Amino acid sequence: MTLIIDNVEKQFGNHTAVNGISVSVEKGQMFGMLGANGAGKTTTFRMIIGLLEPSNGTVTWNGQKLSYKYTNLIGYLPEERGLYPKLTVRDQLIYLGKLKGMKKNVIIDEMRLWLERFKVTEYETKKVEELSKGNQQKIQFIAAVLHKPELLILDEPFSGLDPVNSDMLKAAVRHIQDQGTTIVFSSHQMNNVEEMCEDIIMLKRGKAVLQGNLTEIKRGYGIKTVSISADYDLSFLKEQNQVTQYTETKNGVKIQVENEDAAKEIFSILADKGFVRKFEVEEPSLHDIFIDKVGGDANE
Ligand SMILES: Nc1ncnc2c1ncn2[C@@H]1O[C@H](COP(=O)(O)OP(=O)(O)OP(=O)(O)O)[C@@H](O)[C@H]1O
Repeated sequence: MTLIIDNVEKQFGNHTAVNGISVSVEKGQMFGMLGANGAGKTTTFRMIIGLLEPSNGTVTWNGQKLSYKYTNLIGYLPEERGLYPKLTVRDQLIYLGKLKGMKKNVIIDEMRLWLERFKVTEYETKKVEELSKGNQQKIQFIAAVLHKPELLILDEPFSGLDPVNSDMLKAAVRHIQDQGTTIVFSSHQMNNVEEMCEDIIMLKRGKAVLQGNLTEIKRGYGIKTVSISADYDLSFLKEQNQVTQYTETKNGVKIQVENEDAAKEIFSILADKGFVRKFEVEEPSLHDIFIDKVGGDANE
């Protein structure tokens, strides 16, 4: 089973929110969708689950067009969180589970497993409005996965969570992936994407600016960071043509160069000058790549 987004476009009036993106996600894969605010992530999600019609192109799951209303194949955690504040957690989940065609006793069994996993069993009979924002988010996540969907779409699942809850949710998402669910999620927290996804797409104003396997993207990316420490003054590196960025650190310097050849050249210059204590070439972080690719859009 595969999710295929084929040359999809979405226009709102004159504004093109999504501009010809194509993505294929294999069964059981965890796929990351990145982009600055307004880049088109939520619009793409809404097209995947059939809440919005593409202006052009198609989205299919296992060869079929999806419709959120009529299918229990999909689980969706929307960006705008919305539970009924006056309902208890239990009644809320029973209501939402029934909409997905589940029987009440199955809903209650599944709900209790999840409440235990999230260490919030005492909330079963509490009203949603009595829960903290982070705990409401856990309940909304449970609502999205209670019926064991084949395809799970998570729009900013980690936003607003403290590190403990964030780790708990990550473990839950991995658990669901281990059971064969295909997961697509968006996040502004690059470390989460780095930790969890093999493949990504990075959107800028509705267009894909980067796409593919994350390890390959990093390896082939035109930036290398080099950490250096030596027994002599390294400030001359600022003037070297190969060095595009120079920062002094506690233990030496960190420079950026464009590729491995440039790193080799710097190494031989340093070796000629004297003893090099440390010379470590690192792949760029996804954070560095995001800033490089999406740049000023991230602040819009
Ligand atoms: N219903 C709509 N009508 C008009 N314009 C819309 C509508 N929905 C989204 N847009 C516009 O489409 C663009 C993409 O929005 P979208 O919500 O998909 O971005 P996003 O990447 O999810 O952003 P964020 O990270 O802030 O959630 C934005 O310019 C937004 O203003």
